[in-house]
Amino acid sequence: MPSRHLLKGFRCLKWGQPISTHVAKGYEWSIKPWWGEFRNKEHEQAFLRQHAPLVAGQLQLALLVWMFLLLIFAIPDYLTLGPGTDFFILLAMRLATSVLILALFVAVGFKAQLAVQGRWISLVEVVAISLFMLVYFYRPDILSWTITVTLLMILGVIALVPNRLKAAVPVAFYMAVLTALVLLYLGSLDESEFVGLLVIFSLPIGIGWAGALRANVLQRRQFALFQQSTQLNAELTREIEMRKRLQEQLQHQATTDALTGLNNRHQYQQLFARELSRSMRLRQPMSLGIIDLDHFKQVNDTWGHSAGDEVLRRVAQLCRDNFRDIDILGRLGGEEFVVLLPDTTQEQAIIVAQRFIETLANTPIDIGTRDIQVTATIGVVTRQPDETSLEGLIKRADDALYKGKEAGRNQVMPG
Ligand SMILES: Nc1nc2c(ncn2[C@@H]2O[C@H](COP(=O)(O)OP(=O)(O)OP(=O)(O)O)[C@@H](O)[C@H]2O)c(=O)[nH]1
Repeated sequence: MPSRHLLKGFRCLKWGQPISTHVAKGYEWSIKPWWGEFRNKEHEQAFLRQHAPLVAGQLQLALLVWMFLLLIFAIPDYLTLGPGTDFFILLAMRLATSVLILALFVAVGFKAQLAVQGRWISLVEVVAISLFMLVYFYRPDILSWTITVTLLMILGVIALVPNRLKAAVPVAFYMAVLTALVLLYLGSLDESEFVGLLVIFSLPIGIGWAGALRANVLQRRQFALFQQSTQLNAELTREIEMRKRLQEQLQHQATTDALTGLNNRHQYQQLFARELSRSMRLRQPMSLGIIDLDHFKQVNDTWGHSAGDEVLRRVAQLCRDNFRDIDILGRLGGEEFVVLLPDTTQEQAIIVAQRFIETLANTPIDIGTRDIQVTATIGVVTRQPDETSLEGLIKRADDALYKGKEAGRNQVMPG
């Protein structure tokens, strides 16, 4: 049965449900409200593992765009600064950052898991951002442009570079504060403008955070729903299989004799009735034999009841081995078995029964401590053309069996 908590968790993960209600209950699949990650570490790892190839692709694209923009701005640098030291310092910064970006690009290509670990991306970002500050030093002429680019970079760090929020948000803050401090240091800002710039920079951080958080939560809810429905399906499949097995067991118990595994009275009566009507309809012969072990009481008395049980099991198996698949075997009770032989004349039935008697008499039965020999008497009858009653048939076979016992046992007696 799917657990109560699982079902509850499943219900609470509906689309559009506020994060807070989902989180408040502390369900297995709950999501951290600020970072949009699963509280459960194993679930988070499973999510990241599954998404790693996709995230790696997105990251590689973001890195390429980043590198392209970084390098393309070397052209305006050159046009403004000319081939002087300032230009080469900025170019060195652009190239060094590009190498770093390229290294991450290649590493992620080899190992997609790096893309979801966060710290490598953050490290490259922190180094690149620190180096980028050189632009403020060497290109004060484009201060407003650079601030705009920084704003976009702050947004990009959170919203465009696929990184975990927990890693991306501190990097964005680092960039905002460092930029404001550099500008304050360079004298481009006074204290109030410094505070104003921090406020302005906090806007893309907030917007990026909110957007990325929403995407994170939606992705994880989808993942959780999928996982839970997979889990539910697996549980249901297991449950169905278990019920099927149970049903088969019950069916087996209801139709077979517990000791010998042969058809029990209820079952063989049904099968016999079907066979009887088929025999009448098609006017085919049909014979029936009752097999009764001789002096079975002595077996019990001499070797014990469990040895007697073992003999009954072995004889049942011998019946299964010796009669045809279409013959229907049952345990009549005690040490008596019954066999119905479809499409079999009296002569054929006597031959078959005789063969069984001989096989049994010549088969030593292992009762654990030793081998013993048992014999049986069989009363055999064949349905008369006008005979329609099963009870009548069994009664006649029983009478024949009785005669066989009287006549000395270990023989086939036709009735
Ligand atoms: N071990 C064992 N014995 C059983 C079972 N059912 C019946 N019996 C025994 O089978 C014996 C049948 O004895 P009787 O009816 O006197 O028949 P018999 O000794 O075989 O003698 P004949 O049939 O006349 O040759 C009894 O001792 C029963 O207790 C069973 O399930 N297990």
